[in-house]
Amino acid sequence: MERLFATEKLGGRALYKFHAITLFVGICLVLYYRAMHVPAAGSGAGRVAWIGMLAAELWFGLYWVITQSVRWCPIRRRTFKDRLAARYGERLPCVDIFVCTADPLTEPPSLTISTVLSVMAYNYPAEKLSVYLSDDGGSIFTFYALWEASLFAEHWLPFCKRCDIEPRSPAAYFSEADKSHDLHTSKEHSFIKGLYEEMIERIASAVMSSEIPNEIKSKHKGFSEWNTETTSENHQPIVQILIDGKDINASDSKGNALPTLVYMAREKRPQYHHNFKAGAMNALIRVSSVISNSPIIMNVDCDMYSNNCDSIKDALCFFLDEEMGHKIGFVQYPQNYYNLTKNNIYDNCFLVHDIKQDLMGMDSLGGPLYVGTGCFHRREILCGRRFTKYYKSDWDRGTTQQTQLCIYQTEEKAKSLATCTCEYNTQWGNEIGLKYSFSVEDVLTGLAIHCRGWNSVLMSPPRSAFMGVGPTTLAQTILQHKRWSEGIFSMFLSKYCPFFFGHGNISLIHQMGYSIPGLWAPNSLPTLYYVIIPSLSLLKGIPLFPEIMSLWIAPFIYVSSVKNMYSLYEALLYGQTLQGWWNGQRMWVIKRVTSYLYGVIDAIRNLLGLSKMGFAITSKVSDKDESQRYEQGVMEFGSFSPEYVIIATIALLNLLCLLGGLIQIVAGGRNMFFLQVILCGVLVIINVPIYEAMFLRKDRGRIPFSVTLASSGFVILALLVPII
Ligand SMILES: O=c1ccn([C@@H]2O[C@H](COP(=O)(O)OP(=O)(O)O[C@H]3O[C@H](CO)[C@@H](O)[C@H](O)[C@H]3O)[C@@H](O)[C@H]2O)c(=O)[nH]1
Ligand SMILES: [Mn+2]
Repeated sequence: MERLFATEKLGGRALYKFHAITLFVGICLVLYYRAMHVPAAGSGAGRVAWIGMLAAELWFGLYWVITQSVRWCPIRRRTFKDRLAARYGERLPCVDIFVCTADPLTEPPSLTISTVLSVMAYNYPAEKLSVYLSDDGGSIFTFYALWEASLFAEHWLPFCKRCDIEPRSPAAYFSEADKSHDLHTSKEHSFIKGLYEEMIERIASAVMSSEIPNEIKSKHKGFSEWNTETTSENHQPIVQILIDGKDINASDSKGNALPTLVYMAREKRPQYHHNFKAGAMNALIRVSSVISNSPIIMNVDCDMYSNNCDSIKDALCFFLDEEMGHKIGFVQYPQNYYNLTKNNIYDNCFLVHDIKQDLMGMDSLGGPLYVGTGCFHRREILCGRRFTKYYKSDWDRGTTQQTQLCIYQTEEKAKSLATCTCEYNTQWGNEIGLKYSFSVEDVLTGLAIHCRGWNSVLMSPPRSAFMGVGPTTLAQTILQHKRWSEGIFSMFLSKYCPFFFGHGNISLIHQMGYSIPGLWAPNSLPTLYYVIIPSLSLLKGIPLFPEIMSLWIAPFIYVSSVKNMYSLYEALLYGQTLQGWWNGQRMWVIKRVTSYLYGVIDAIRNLLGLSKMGFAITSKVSDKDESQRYEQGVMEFGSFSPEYVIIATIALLNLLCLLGGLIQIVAGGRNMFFLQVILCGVLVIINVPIYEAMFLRKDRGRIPFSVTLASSGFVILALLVPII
């Protein structure tokens, strides 16, 4: 039988492998030189600093070896949707879609409903689709917006399907249409656009006045769930079925069926821990089990709209494949962002290309990570099922289920599954559902699924399946990477360390793949060392690299230049600009000395029980000034923060060391400092935007004087540190 999907190896591997082997030799030579040339004790020649360099380079070398696991054999998947349609036709399985939102201020309801509408409009039989919104903010405005969306859907879905438009998020679609200045828009287009804008207007004015008109409230029983006492931290469970797909009266303006649409705000009480997004997802799994109980579950974050209306069918090509399908636990789509800029100021390209590349590499090792959004799971597997050879899916689940309950009874039953106590004394959050205990619930859950014997696949269609909002300020970027690196490193230090937990369950090379993000955080320490100590030693006249005439300088130059040239080559290959790549290098340093450093510290504090895990939501809104600077590629600082002090200290220190070092070299004519001057010089050039933000800029996003002052203090302290 013809397969439903194909697997291709990525080209250019021979060249890559050759380059990697030469790099490996280079790294070994560097380490050999370091180990053989440690200055004698008491010579005042920087023995300790030298050993530190050895340790840092040893770490970089080992980490580089780990990263090769995903570079060796990346693969790409292709699907055959026509075969799927021919073979399964009417027998396609039901699909449940979960959207998570948590805070109406950082995640505005209008953004959330655009995502909801985009997934309701999938090119898939509406009667087989159910969409659930989990609102951890428990906000009446989010509920109101969703209710508005349920009415707008009656016009939006037939419009999408008849005109076959993309993307199917109204916000994204209309803004793209506006940009392309298409004057030949149809009457229907203008009509729908009018409806959409009026709806957004009504939602905005309700949010602005923080009140929903009584006349609207009287139109749906759901509004009565809120009273003056309701807060986001303290309320009863709320489940409202806004569209019941089983009801024959539920149809759009053209008489076609509509997907089921459900609002859920699980119960919140101050005395019960809610386990953040994982808790919300688990509540959704239970609530949906009494409403639609579909065998396939897909989840997205509220800011990730569907950009490709065929994603469900693409994913099903894997699950329904006769030969391999029964082994596949989940299908992950890579993340993509619509607010990328060409100058890549916060290295959002890292989020797209680098992570996608790692995922493609892991695909051939047993499967990509679960990254928390844009992922299709089998319900049974999320509920803890192990892989066996005899596993067979029951795709008719959900479709044939004839519930005798009326809507009211279903809602009551669902509410009882969304209470704080219903997980008490159960395996939820452990063996069942998404796993709790780390802020990276996604990675941990994916690892557990792999360890239960399942594979996963990465599907990366030419037209991105999902588009989200990437961070647009430095603070957001630092925060996001802090949460990730802290979460994954905490996991690495726990019993879920891929090397222990995965031992005997997944291959060693797959374990290595998991350790790449797992060890992001500790990279901060050798990086900090490398951006401070060689520069300080330059100033103090202590050489830490081979001199220019020595042959030993060759491996150092080879490793650093080839590594960077290759990364530039890859960046250009993915359509980045030279400037964009350079900005990415700056963020590489900044992330390591701030986010990852905080990640290490917090992970260790967690380990010692000194602090509790948190989940800081990244904001999806920024003010006009900020977004303008983001578009122009100007870095955003603005207020005092310890992270900025670290960044500014390193920038100032390197500037000082470079100047001081150069003066001494010119005066003394020494030639042992070639590489130190280069390293320090590169750091200074890379930090030019930081100096600008400190001394030249006048806008609100500049580095405040307090940061400059504090960092000057730290520079003076650093200069006092003796290099021994
Ligand atoms: O208590 C909470 C906190 C967050 N969320 C939702 O979780 C999602 C992700 O939060 P966000 O602040 O946007 O984090 P990101 O850094 O963008 O998220 C990435 O990293 C997370 C793990 O750290 C994954 O869960 C996400 O899927 C992945 O996109 C959002 O939809 C939130 O609404 C909740 O539902 N409840
Ligand atoms: Mn997000």
